Amino acid sequence: SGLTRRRVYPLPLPPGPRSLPFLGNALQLDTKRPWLTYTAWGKTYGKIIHSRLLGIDLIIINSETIARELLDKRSANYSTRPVIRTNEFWTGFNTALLPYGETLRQHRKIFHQVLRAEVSVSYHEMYSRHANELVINLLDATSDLLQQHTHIYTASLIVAVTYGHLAHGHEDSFLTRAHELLEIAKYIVSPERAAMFTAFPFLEKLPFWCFGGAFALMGRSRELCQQLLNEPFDEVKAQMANGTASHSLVADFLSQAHDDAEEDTMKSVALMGYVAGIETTASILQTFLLAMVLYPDVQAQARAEIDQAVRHDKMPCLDDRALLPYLDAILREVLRWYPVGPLGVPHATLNDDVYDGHLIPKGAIVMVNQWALSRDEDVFPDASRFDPSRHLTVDGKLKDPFVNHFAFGHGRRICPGRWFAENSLWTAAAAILAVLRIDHAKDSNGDRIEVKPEFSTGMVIHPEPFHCSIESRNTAREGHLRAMMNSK
Ligand code: HEM
Repeated sequence: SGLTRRRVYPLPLPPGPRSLPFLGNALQLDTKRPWLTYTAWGKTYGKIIHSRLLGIDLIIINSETIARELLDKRSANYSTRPVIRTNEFWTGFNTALLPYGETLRQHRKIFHQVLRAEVSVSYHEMYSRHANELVINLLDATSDLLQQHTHIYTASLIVAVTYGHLAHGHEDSFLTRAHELLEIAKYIVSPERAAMFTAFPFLEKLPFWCFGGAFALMGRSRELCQQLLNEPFDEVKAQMANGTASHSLVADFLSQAHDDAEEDTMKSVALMGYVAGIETTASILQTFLLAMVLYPDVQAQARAEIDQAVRHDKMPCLDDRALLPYLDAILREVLRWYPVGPLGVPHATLNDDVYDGHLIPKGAIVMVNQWALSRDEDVFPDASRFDPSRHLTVDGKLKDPFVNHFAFGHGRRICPGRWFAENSLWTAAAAILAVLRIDHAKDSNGDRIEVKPEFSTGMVIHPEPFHCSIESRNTAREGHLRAMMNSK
């Protein structure tokens, strides 16, 4: 092959918590600086890094072209998942962890029924209602509450679309417990722990109690999973029986013919929407707000586009979308600028494969380094700059649909929630720009507080809290929103 082979020598480890420093060399999953993702003793083949440790092959792909060639075009071979013991407590319902096979096919079939493009868009009124609430909350909030408000937006929207109206106390209790489950999951399924099991498979033979505190949480998470899978679902079922159910994914599903196995799958799908959708969507909204502070020209251009296409006293809605390509380009750029899952979700191979003369063995873990894709200067010149125009043709049309973005993954495991994510993000961003002006905050001396883009680490990253000022730029639209909310 024409590819250059180069030995990768251990680099200094990036800073950050290292509970298992020696594994940093085996499987470096540093999401603070994901561009440093590497494996010591690995070899690079162009934009692929291949390492082998204790019989496990790890392939890291650093190019969108190669990711599409392997994971999209040869999807049949690249669509299973590595088995990781720490994930065991929720493999029963977590679509993202299922191996390729019949159960996954059933999950994805239901996802397709309830969340495909046409169905997702049919919830447009719910997106708008929640986006309007978000705008008012942001207007009345201080910048330390941005994270909280974006979370409330995504969490309450997902619950509303999935289950419709749950009794008030039930919804709060669902949200609190779902939050607890996510926090436990983030702790247990840390990259370091996953790396430990991947690197030392014999650990899987040890009983769970050997691992101390982390695994004490396993029991609690199993209990939470069972409650969250069943309680809201059973409530919608009861509402269906007495004719009070509102439009929702679960109600739509229950109104169609289905068997018990499909019902169990629907319960999983419903909970997965919450697990997979909240952090990702909320984080992207925070990154959007950050970009609006840092790039006022982009914000001004988006506002001008909205004001030209949408009446001065009306809120933009999904019907206006085709008239607002620049807004779409902004959202594509947000996904690229700081990919929310910088290392994606690992795939695994079912059989040996050869790419450009290089063997990718059966059972290899294959990771797409989205961070590297986003910083590929051949594709995105001056990649660290936030520039929506890179996604537009010279005559101002969007080059590629939002849902084809590499941030949603690849092949048969591509994110099935991408239309929901697209609609909820678009509606929120359009509502924010239609009513609000986001700017740098000022300190007590009236000097502007500088903002630097800084992000958390983790499987899903989000911007660290930042200062900004938010004010109304359109009193007609603001008044309209407040009146709508007061009339509820
Ligand atoms: C902007 C927000 C989102 C982003 C960036 C995102 C990204 C991703 C990515 C990268 C994957 C892994 C794809 C792969 O393995 O190649 C994934 C999988 C998945 N996502 Fe999303 N996601 C988002 C929102 C959502 C939402 C709202 C839902 C559900 C309502 C959802 C449900 C899922 C599920 C169930 C999977 C597992 C699919 C499988 O393993 O077959 N996601 N997502």
